[in-house]
Amino acid sequence: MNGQLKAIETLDWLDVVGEGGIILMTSVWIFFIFASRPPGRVTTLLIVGLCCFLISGLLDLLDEFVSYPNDKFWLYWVESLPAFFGMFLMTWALYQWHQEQFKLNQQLCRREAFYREHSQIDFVTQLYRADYMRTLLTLNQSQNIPYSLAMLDIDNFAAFNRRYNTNDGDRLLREVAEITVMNLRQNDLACRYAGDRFILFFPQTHLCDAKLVVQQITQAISHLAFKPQKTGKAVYHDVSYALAEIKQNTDAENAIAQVNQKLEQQKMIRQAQAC
Ligand SMILES: Nc1nc2c(ncn2[C@@H]2O[C@H](COP(=O)(O)OP(=O)(O)OP(=O)(O)O)[C@@H](O)[C@H]2O)c(=O)[nH]1
Repeated sequence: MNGQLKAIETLDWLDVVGEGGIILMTSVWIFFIFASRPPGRVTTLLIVGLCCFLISGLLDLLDEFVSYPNDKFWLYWVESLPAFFGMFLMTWALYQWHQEQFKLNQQLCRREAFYREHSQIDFVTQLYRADYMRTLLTLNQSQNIPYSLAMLDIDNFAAFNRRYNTNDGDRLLREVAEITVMNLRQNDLACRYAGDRFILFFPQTHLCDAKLVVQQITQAISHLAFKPQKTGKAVYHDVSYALAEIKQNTDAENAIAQVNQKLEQQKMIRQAQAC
């Protein structure tokens, strides 16, 4: 309306291709922002900013085909102002996006820490897993602190599982874990080692003192009147145990192996006696 069409031979095709390319790419950006970002303030700002930029690009392309009279200089302002406004909006949107990412990262870090903490806890008994004990023993080794270890194993647990069911088995494991923890001293620690086996840590404790605590635990477990869902009649359980006083500078695997082997030997002896 305000200008005159240029003759085809006066067109600068390099400019036309360059400016047309900018318009095309801006449209692709708009498409990808729509496709990849959730709706919200940042997305709206980005889209509006890019649209302003697109308007400037279109007007810029238009003046490759149309020449404006000198007194219509305001048309050049109309061409440049949306681009500036659009860039301003996009800069503000990018800042908001940065803030958004920052908050998201903080949340992810918190969630990751939560899962890392909870991945160390056994789902059935709510005790720490054996890996936690290994970490603790390794720390203890570096500080050169002597300690005692005990390993507890519920007798005939596989048969109990078969006779009743694994839900009752899980409940028994949980109750045994609770009794164990209730009978520990302030600084002792119980972890689930594997299956029906528990490992107990007694820092700065001689074997005879640790033995006293373990005997209290096994006695308490033997008095547990566990009532399976199927029968509701009390079933009692014995627990086998082994103890080892760990010398300074013993690594975690070696310490655990010592007490585990002792328990295996005791079970074999008992089985041989039963035969
Ligand atoms: N319910 C339940 N059973 C489990 C779980 N983890 C392991 N078990 C079972 O525990 C049993 C352990 O078997 P064994 O190591 O032979 O233990 P046991 O029958 O007490 O035998 P002894 O140790 O020789 O007295 C296996 O049947 C496993 O399937 C668990 O989380 N829940």
